[in-house]
Amino acid sequence: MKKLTDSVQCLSGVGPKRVEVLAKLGIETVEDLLTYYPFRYDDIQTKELTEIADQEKVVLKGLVLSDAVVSHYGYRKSRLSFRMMQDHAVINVTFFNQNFLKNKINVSEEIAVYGKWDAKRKSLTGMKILGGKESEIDFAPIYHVTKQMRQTTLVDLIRLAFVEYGELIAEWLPTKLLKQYNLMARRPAVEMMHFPPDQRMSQLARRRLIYEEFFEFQLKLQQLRQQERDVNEGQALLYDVNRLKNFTQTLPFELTNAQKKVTNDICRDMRSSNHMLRLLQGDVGSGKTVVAAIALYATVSAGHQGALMVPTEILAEQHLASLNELFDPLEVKVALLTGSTKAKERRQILSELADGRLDIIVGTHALIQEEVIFHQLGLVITDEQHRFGVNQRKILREKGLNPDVLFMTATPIPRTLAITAYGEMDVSVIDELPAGRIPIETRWVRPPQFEAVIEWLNKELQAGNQAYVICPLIEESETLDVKNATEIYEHLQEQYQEKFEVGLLHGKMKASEKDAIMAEFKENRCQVLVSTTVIEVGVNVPNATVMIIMDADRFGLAQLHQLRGRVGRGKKASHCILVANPKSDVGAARMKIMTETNDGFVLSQKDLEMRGPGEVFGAKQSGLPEFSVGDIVADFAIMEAARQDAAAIWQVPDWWQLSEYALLKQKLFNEETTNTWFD
Ligand SMILES: Nc1ncnc2c1ncn2[C@@H]1O[C@H](COP(=O)(O)OP(=O)(O)OP(=O)(O)O)[C@@H](O)[C@H]1O
Repeated sequence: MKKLTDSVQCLSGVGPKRVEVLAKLGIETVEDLLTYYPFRYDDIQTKELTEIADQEKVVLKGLVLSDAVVSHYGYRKSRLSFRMMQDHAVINVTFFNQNFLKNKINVSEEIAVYGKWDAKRKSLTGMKILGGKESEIDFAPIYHVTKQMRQTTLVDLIRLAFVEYGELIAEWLPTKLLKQYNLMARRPAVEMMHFPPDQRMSQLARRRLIYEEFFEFQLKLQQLRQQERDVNEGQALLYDVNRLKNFTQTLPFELTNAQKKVTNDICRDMRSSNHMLRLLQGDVGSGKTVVAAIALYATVSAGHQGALMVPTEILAEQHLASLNELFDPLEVKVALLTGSTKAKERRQILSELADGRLDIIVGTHALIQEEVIFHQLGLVITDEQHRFGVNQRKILREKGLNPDVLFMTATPIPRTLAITAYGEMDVSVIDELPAGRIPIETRWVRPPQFEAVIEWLNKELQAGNQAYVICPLIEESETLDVKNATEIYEHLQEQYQEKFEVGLLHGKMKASEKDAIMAEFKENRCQVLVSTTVIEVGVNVPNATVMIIMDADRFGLAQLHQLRGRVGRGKKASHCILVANPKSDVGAARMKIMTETNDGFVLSQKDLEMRGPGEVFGAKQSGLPEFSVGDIVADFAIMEAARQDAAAIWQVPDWWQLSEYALLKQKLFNEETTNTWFD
């Protein structure tokens, strides 16, 4: 019996060689072949000459005015030219190395030529002469192919697959949804992707297949979410409400409404026996740390331990300091564990963690080492979580009995990406800054103006403010990095001799040196801190009001925004100066946008549009799935619809037992696929 999972070898004319060539394209089964969709279509409808843009690929139709003349040049190269007339205009047509076309060109006959238009010369560089079945010519699908597999061969194979296996392509979307969105059925959609008579049909087919692809993805996300909730019963953290209230009253400020709301979300999750899986998003400086502190405090008051994992040692130190400031040390015992923790101290910490004497541990990757054993881990918080691999996060979670999990990110993630990358999580957003913050003023200057900036900075420093000067990370050479920062450091030291202290911080320094410099800066014993991007995330020194970023065009928007977010954290007016001489328009556009908005969500949306999804997360391995037809940015509306539909289905108790979802059930549960998105 034929199956779509049959090897392509089952198709007539496909021998071992072809199998090999197809495998290179990722095509092994007939189904792979049928769903190997074109990545674009050549729309080669004829057009009026005046509508055609320079270098556009078009079809010109007209009368041949002259015989073709062939001339040879170079080594085995030839040029074939003739004149034709379209709309009373005379056009020169040239074909290179296709002199065999000569006898297809006959004076006074109609001809249709596909080629590239040169508007200035009014000439066409021909690519092919069209004839035969019009429908196939006007709208041609284009596939990614290799040298060993030409477009036409591939199309022939797909046609063959369609003839022999087409009837096995089955519908699986619920009828209700097909009707609701007026979607093409599956079989014709697959057919119309490969053999569309016109653009409209290919668009309808694409729409159906994008929906299908996104819907399947969202169904799986929802399934995962359901599993998190039901199968893995979490532990109810019965914290002491009164103690928690007292604690929030001792904070040095009142929580913003947004902070109150997300704190409530988190506390509700923790109290319930459902397992918490929540993403906390907040723009830079919106006050996530205190929310994390409240959640940790609640955990401890419920008799459990909490862990806070952050990407850098500096950040870990800082969080430790903040927590110690907020908590009464007699009541809550917090410790720090990083790669630089000394062996003796480390042993002590590990034993206290294991027997429950320690309440909270703050640290870096060091937390996920095997020897780290908790007495009763109730809550895991990871900060800047996209910097940790999925596995690393998982290891930490597995150190407890399904502890609640809170992810915090200061990179606002556009909704477009959030529902794709974190669709299985609940999301809380802090969309308000603490009262009294003055928006940071951002200016963009060219490098020659740097000296003027230094003079201006002098005044700022005299007024008692502090400044960061950031030098970019030059990937190819860490040494060059350091040199860059060192040069600026020396220059500034010379400028501010005896007036102000200048400090230097870079990735090559020992952790203890870094800590010492950071401490000096925090305590205002040093007024200017020259640094590579080690300080990028999370550093909190409210007295710093100036952020100068050198070669700012080397950074992405998300990163620039993070850096800028190191100032404007207190009640004083702050400034960000971007020093850059961008070499590209995109670089210049980035600088301009930075001067126009302080809103992290707007910026990350722009970053997404300008640099693509991977970049928003600052790492190539963003955990975003790849889709074969849909584009998560351009087709966002479809993703959103698919998400709602998938969520609605998972809301129906035991939906898989209903007849209307029989096909869906089969599709979702009967597949042998391993779920590559989530492991
Ligand atoms: N409700 C509030 N009112 C006044 N100040 C606050 C409030 N919440 C937090 N802050 C202060 O705002 C500053 C920034 O807070 P925090 O470091 O928690 O921000 P964040 O969201 O972690 O930012 P980033 O992601 O940029 O590190 C801190 O100095 C903190 O004490």
